[in-house]
Amino acid sequence: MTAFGIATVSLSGTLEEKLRAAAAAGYDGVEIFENDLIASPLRPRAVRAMLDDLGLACMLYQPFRDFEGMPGALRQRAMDRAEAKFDLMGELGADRILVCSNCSPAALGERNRIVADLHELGERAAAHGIIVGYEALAWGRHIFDHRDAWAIVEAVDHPNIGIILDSFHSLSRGIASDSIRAIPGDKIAFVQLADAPRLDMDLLYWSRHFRNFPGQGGLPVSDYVAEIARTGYNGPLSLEIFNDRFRGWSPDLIAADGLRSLRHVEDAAERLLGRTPAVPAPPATVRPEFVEFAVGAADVPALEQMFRSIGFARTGVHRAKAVTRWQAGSVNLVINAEPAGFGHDFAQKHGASICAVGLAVPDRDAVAARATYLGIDSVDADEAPGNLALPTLRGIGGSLIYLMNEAEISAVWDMEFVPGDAAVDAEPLCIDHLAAVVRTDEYLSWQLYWRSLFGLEQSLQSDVIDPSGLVLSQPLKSADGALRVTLNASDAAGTLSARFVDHNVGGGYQHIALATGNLVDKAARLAATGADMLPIGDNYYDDLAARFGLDPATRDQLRAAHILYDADAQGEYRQLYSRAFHKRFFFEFVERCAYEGYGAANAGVRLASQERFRTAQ
Ligand SMILES: O=C(O)c1ccc(O)c(O)c1
Ligand SMILES: [Mg+2]
Repeated sequence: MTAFGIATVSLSGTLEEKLRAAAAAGYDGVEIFENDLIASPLRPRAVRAMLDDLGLACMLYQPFRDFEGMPGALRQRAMDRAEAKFDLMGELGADRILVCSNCSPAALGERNRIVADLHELGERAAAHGIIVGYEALAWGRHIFDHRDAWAIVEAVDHPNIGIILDSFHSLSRGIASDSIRAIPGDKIAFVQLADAPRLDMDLLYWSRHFRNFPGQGGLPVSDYVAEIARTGYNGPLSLEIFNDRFRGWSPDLIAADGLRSLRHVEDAAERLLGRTPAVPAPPATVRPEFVEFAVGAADVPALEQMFRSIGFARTGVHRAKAVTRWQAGSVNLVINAEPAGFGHDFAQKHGASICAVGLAVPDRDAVAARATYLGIDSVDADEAPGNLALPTLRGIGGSLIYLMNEAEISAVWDMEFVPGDAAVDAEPLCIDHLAAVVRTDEYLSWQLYWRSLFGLEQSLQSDVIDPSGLVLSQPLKSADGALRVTLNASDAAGTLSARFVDHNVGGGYQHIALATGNLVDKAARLAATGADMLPIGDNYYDDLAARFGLDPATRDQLRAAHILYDADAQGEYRQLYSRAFHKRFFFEFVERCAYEGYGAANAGVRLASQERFRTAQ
């Protein structure tokens, strides 16, 4: 079993709080980041005692900076500094130290000097029973590539000197991970893992502010881990994250996410190596089967009226509960107006809102087992609504995810519901995506949740301009596109996203996008049934015609129907929004023709239009 660690720099709080959070989350050990120790009132021996109490190993002491290749008297200073740290490590009970490649302008790049310095350091370390790991910082002055660091460590050829691999430094520079095959596993002194969003910026700034957990960013960390596993390395995998958000968020939540991320990345690496881990893989397919709304009884008529106006019929009435089933095409919506139980509590807490999503998978028990492995909470069956014995997971903002086997779906509906009215709108309609809004602090958490459990893939994040501030929008989708989720988050208090989180008392699903084969036709039917749609101003259509060279008739048709339009290299996208229900959730209708995005180019116009209803009744 691989030991998992986390560097104290990854977590917020005092050193004690960081250690407690790491222990509570279940890590095997920590890397003590020197600044955390220096700032702590605890002496090294007291830290050692605390680690012992918490059952945490001290896996690494770090960083030791600006060591190799120092000229003149600075060389001796560097050796003296190292001796002081070796003594400290004795008290701390740490047997491994990270020496990062020199960034000092004074550093000499002369290879023989670097090799000789590290050799001498190895001798000194040996006298203390310490292993030194040499790490190439991506912005090191002379050494900034793990291949060069390895060439040096190989030349040093000292049993107490190894290499430290840090995925950020290697992957941020685009160094091919198969270069790790040149390194024997027993010369890898330690492994640090970090992911990061793909941003085109200075490496040091990117590293110090934007690192995140594997499965939250866009670097190929699983391949990196797989290559390390090939070498035979059997030491710890440890997270080292410098992230502005992590520094300001709960260390317990961050620590728990980190462990989920390590489990996820190790599992993914095993699969890349063709091994079969005991934990089930992410499901081969996943798609939304239903969306459940929790409302108080007083809101039911208005919500039913909204559902009818957008083409849904009440096709089922629950056999025992104040719960109804609404259908249009293959889409199922459920209204839960029970006077007690989960739906009731949810509506009390969050107001009228989406309280659950039912997802169809080939093997629900396999997904539930994977969720358990990833530390994702399940809900006891007796807490869950209905008497369905379906695995139920805790999801966004306390909402639930029901897992259903594809094979059992119709039986579940028949068992629970008495058939009601016939469906009215016979068109093929399906759920295109679920759009959630989450707190910015939880934005990365939710990405990890969906990616690690369901294997969703990340597309490019968009910056969306709401009239009141910036909104980040991260799309995720399953391999076949059948499940698409967008996560939105905003720090600016006045944006629609931020107001949603306020009114909803936490994150939740803000809108459901329904895909139709012909949006112009759908718009005509929506107009006929009196659906309350979001108007879009004329300026948008003039620009659209100019940008895409639309003929006047097409432009006028889109304008009359308030349809937004976008196109990418693959295809076209049309969008139409409903007004919100009680200023809360709303629907989007889309026509997706081979197009891969979500109309990000239109989001600013849509949000500006929604903003105009902010104070309107
Ligand atoms: O940003 C740094 O200086 C720094 C220090 C130590 C590390 O292990 C690292 O990866 C980066
Ligand atoms: Mg590092």
